[in-house]
Amino acid sequence: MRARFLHDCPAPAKLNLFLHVNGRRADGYHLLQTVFQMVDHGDLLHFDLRADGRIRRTTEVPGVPEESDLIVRALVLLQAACEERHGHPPPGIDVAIDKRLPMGGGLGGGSSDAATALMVANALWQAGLTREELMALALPLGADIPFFIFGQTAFAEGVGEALQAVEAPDCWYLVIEPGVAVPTAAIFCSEQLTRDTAPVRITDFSRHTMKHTVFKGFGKNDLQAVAVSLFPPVAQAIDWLSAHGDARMTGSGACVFCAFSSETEADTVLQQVPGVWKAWKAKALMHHPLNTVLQVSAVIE
Ligand SMILES: C[C@](O)(CO)[C@H](O)COP(=O)(O)OP(=O)(O)OC[C@H]1O[C@@H](n2ccc(N)nc2=O)[C@H](O)[C@@H]1O
Ligand SMILES: Nc1ncnc2c1ncn2[C@@H]1O[C@H](COP(=O)(O)OP(=O)(O)OP(=O)(O)O)[C@@H](O)[C@H]1O
Repeated sequence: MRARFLHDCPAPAKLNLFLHVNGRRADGYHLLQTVFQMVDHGDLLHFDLRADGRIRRTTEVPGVPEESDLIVRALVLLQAACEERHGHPPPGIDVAIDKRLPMGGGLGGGSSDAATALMVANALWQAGLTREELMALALPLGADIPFFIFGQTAFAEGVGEALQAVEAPDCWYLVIEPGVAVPTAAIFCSEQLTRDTAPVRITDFSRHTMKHTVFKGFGKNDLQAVAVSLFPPVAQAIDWLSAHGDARMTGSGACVFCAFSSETEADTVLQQVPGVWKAWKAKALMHHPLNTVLQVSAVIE
């Protein structure tokens, strides 16, 4: 029997362990190299099928109208693809969100929500799209969405769509939210941005990280200098966290992270974070936690 709901579906945050800008395409998008690392902290989504074919977000998200929510836009695309494939439209769906990830945080919250929605609806609707088909469907909505659907730690190139699985240290991360929202486009538009970092190879990353139990010392985040100059709270968080290790920014900011080899070490530093900032610890995830949820629910069906 077809399942009619799936609750408590994780949409984890990602960290960009390093992020190099290697060039710019003719359409203005930037060519990047990065390693995407999922962590066990994120949003939680709840899905219920509807009889009437409508796609609704049932939770208010401040600053994001329902029709522009990446979840809703992604599901509208999948609904059309499903109808084209099967000759009839799938049912509608209600999506509720427990939003934990800050917007404009560089943690990929909106992208992760959209990826989780696509993977869950693909299962609930029995739409039958492959992982690769879902990734291609999602790319026009956001450069980070294909990674979450790919579902494992990845070395990414292009605008983030050329993905290869890679191993990264099995460590803990402390993340500070500096309390500002950084608009990604503003960072990429900046004249200060350097766009000529020499390409690295995936084997350079692997060789480097094999020597360490925590992530540190490989590459840099080319977007950080611009974000730091435009958003002083980002600079303050990096300065503070740098006393405890190789602190850097994720994505286009604003969040800042540092790796630790144990939960205890991460806790020790977490307790010292100044009260003006929200901060949390999280463990590196090698695989998307939704994979387990979908496998278990398939068994229950
Ligand atoms: C910086 C990263 O977070 C790294 O993971 C992502 O590449 C950004 O991904 P995202 O937030 O999904 O961003 P998108 O919604 O795709 O793009 C927002 C804007 O950032 C700029 N942009 C984004 C990605 C990219 N490779 N080059 C760009 O120039 C474009 O002006 C684009 O209009
Ligand atoms: N479900 C959603 N959750 C959060 N933001 C959304 C959502 N849908 C659309 N958005 C829009 O996307 C913008 C970016 O949000 P997101 O949380 O992905 O930022 P981010 O962490 O900086 O992402 P990235 O690392 O990909 O740059 C928000 O400012 C918001 O306008």
